Parts: sequence; structure tokens; C-alpha cells
Amino acid sequence: MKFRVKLIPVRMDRSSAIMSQEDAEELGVLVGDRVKLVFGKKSVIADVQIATGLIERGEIGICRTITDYLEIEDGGEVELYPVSKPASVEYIRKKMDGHKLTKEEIFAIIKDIVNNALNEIELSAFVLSDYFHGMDFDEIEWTTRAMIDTGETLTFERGIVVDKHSIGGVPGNKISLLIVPIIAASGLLIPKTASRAITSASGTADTMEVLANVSLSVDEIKEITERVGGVIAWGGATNIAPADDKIIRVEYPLSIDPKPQLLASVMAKKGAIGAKHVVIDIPVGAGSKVPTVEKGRELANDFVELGRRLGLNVTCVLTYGGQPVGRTVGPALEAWEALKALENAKPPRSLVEKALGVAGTLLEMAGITVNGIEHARKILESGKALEKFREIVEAQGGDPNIKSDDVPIGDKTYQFTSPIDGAIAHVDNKRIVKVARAAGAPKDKGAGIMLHKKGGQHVKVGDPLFTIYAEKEWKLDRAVELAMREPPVVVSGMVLEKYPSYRYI
Ligand SMILES: O=P(O)(O)OC[C@H]1O[C@H](OP(=O)(O)O)[C@H](O)[C@@H]1O
Ligand SMILES: Nc1ccnc(=O)[nH]1
Repeated sequence: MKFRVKLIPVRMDRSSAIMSQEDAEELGVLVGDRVKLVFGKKSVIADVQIATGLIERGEIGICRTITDYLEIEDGGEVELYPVSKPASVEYIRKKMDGHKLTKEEIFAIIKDIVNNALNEIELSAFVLSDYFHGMDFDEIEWTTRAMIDTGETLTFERGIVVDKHSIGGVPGNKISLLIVPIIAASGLLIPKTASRAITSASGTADTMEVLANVSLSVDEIKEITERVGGVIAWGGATNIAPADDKIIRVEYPLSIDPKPQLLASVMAKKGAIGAKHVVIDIPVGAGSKVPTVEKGRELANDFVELGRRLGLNVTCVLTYGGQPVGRTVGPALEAWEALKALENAKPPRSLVEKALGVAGTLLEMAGITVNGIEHARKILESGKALEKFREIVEAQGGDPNIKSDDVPIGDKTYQFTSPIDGAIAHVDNKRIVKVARAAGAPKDKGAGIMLHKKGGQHVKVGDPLFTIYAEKEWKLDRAVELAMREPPVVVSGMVLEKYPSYRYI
């Protein structure tokens, strides 16, 4: 059937073909079905969208990304016909029914994810079927390999390439901003790619973006790593394991990270950059991705086994994840605190101790020293890590003279104080994230939470507990309201509750 092109003057990631309800009925297609648009020798597959009123009968609304590709003008004529779903949709259905997929089926799914051939519903179905049914080890290995093979890989001619990655799940986990410069300052190469937030209020890519550009190409990552020793880049902007960010975009709104995807997501990025030694940080504790040490050990075994299959030397570090790392949550606040630690300006102990523990493990694995923590501490305390971090920031287009107190933080604030004398019984990871996201994080860089007290500390009536920061008043109001309904910091005396009507926790 022939259609007249109506150019929608925007660019979109996904290809959509917008038509009237009547034309959709005549073609026998529903919203989300696929159609092929042909112009001359070129063709493109697009999803059907319906917008009666905007699009007349006989018209097809397409965005500039498609018109540029087809080299067709507004008002031009295209041939359009329905096409069937790719075979990978059948494989996703097989997984939804709980069956094991073959290597070929997994490669087909990942390839179609990379080529944008699956719509949001199909991609979500894939992620959710992994969430409900899991994958066996072969499937996890094939997913990881498929994610590596469908993207670009990096090789370095000289130097020992190492890497670290956290599975995430604990708020305030800004340790990569300390670890990467410590490792780079020790002479090792660390081309670190990070994701944006998945279940938290700020991923390492979101935090680093406060200080520098994180959208680097594979060539830039290689060049900067060879010149300065390390980078902190956003994996989604590179062509390294390109399926990863597309999967994460589905996980983020649901705040889920199914185990097979988690393993493949992390290890594909490590495999693609050719890391020899890798440390995986597994935060363990209530409200994190891994609730108990036993579960942490199981996951650690999986990482080590996947590393063995891919030829990477992996050590996992189980870390305390029962409450946020350091005192800040949210991109700018976390960048501020990471800089404080690099400046040796009274940083929180939990942040420094964790960063040194993970960095030290990597230094020992690479054979730099037998006492990794002390070696890492010297690099941090001597100022060499700060110096190296500034080189990295400059190489990534940021201001090398940045100081912690120059980092702009949201100017709309609200402080919560203790309603009673008592002790902090609980800092709830999930609630902290919910409130920080309600305040605007990670999109609004200045939004987040500063904790004034952490678990176990004593408080008196009226003592500050935490402050919410936001860039916009209405987001602050929303976050404050949420924090009142679901307190993220719980103070308790020895009397927990009174019935019928008083509730302190
Ligand atoms: O948002 P949640 O689920 O906490 O996890 C995502 C974060 O965890 C990893 O941290 P890193 O890059 O090793 O520092 C990812 O790259 C990302 O920054
Ligand atoms: N699923 C993931 C968890 C943590 N980091 C990642 O890059 N991916």
C-alpha cells in the first residue's frame, strides 16, 4: 500500500510509523506491530503507532531519523506493508514458559536488542522472564558472550589491564571515583565503563557526569587510558556491549536487576575491555540486591565461574551494604563527597575503608604489592589519587581545578530532625533511594540526601537526621511528603510502639 510521508520534525531512538486508525485496520495491524517502509532501494522496519486526528488517511508520520535514512522528503510517497515479528520474539516466549534457550536463540535475542528490532513490550518480557525463571549457567555465559560479540572490544598493546565493578544496590556507592585514580596512579590501566543508576539514585556514570563528560567513544577510552591510566565512562554511550544499556532502560523504571542480566551486564563490560584481573564488589545487607552473606557467596561463586569461562581472573569482595556508603546520595552530593575523600578533607570512614579494601584487592591481584590496603592508603593520603583524578577529569573534558566545595548542589532543602531521644535503629536503603528519586535524582544532578546520622548513633530530640536537596520546589515537596510517610531514617527508643495509637517506627 502506498502512503504519503508526513515528516514529524524530531529524532527518535525507535523507528515508529504513525498512521490513522482506519489505515491500521485496513492493513490489519495493531499498535506495536511491525511494518516495512520501502523507498527506492532502501527500506526500514518500524513499529506501528496510531494517531487519528494528527495523521490523515493515506498519510504516514515518520520522524527525521527515518526520512534521513530513506532519503525521502516530506510529502514523498513510500510503499508500506506489514511484516512478521522477528524469530527472537518466539524465543522470548519460550523463556517466558520457563524453557532453556539455545546458544543460537540467545544470540538472536541479543542481536535484535542491539538492532532495536524488539519493541519495549518484547524487551520487557525478556527481562521479566529472566526475573521470574532465571537462567542456567550456559545461558548466562551465552548471554555474556553475545553481549560482547555484538559490540566493539578494546585491546591494549602495553600495560596490565584491570577493572572493578560493583553489582550496585547500595545507595551512595561512589567508591569508583576513588578506586579508579588510585589504581591508575599505581601504574595499572583501568578503562572503567559504568552504567547509570539501575536501582539506586545515582550510578557511577551519573556521579562522574557532574564533573566530566562520560559519553566517550571506544577510541577515546583507549587513548585516555593509555595516556593517563584510567577513565570513568558511561557504557551506554560506547559501543561496548551495546545491548547492556538497552536492557538497563527497561530495568530502571521497575527498579529490578535479575541475576542473569546482572552477571552478563557486568562481565560483558569486563570481557570487552580485555581486563586481566577484575574485582567485583557485592554489597550485602537488608534493602540491597543481596540480603544475606550466604546469598552473597553464591553470587560470588557465579562471578568467579563466569570469569573462568571467559578467561578473566575474578575476585569478589562481599561488602557491608545494610545502609548507604558514606553520608551522601544523589549525583552532585556523591561527587562532592568523593572529592572530599580524594582531598583527604574529613571524609566518612565507611567510604574510605570500602574504597581502599576494593582497590587494595585489585593491587594484590595484579602483583603490585602484598599489602593492598596500605599501598592504596598511601596513594590516597599522599594526594597522588587526587592528582590522578584531576588528570582523568581533564582528559574527559572537565575542570581539572575543581574542588569539592565548588560542586553545585540543589538549593531547595528540607531538614528532618529526631522526634525523640534514642538511637538510629535503621537507615532504610530502599526508602532513601525512593526519596532521593522523588527529589529528582539522578536526572536533577543537585538532588539527593545528606545523612547527618547513621545506624547505631545516638540522637536527642531535635538533632538533625538528614537533609533532602532538590533543584525544584515541587520535587522537594514531593520528596518531603514521601519521607514523612515512609521515614528513611528510623529513630527508636527502648519502647518501640504503643497501642492503640502511637507509632514511632
Ligand atoms: O543503581 P544500582 O542498581 O545501585 O547499580 C548500578 C551501579 O553499579 C555499578 O557501579 P560501578 O560502575 O561499579 O561503580 C554500575 O556501573 C552502576 O553505576
Ligand atoms: N546490572 C548491572 C549492575 C551493576 N552494574 C552494571 O553495569 N550492571
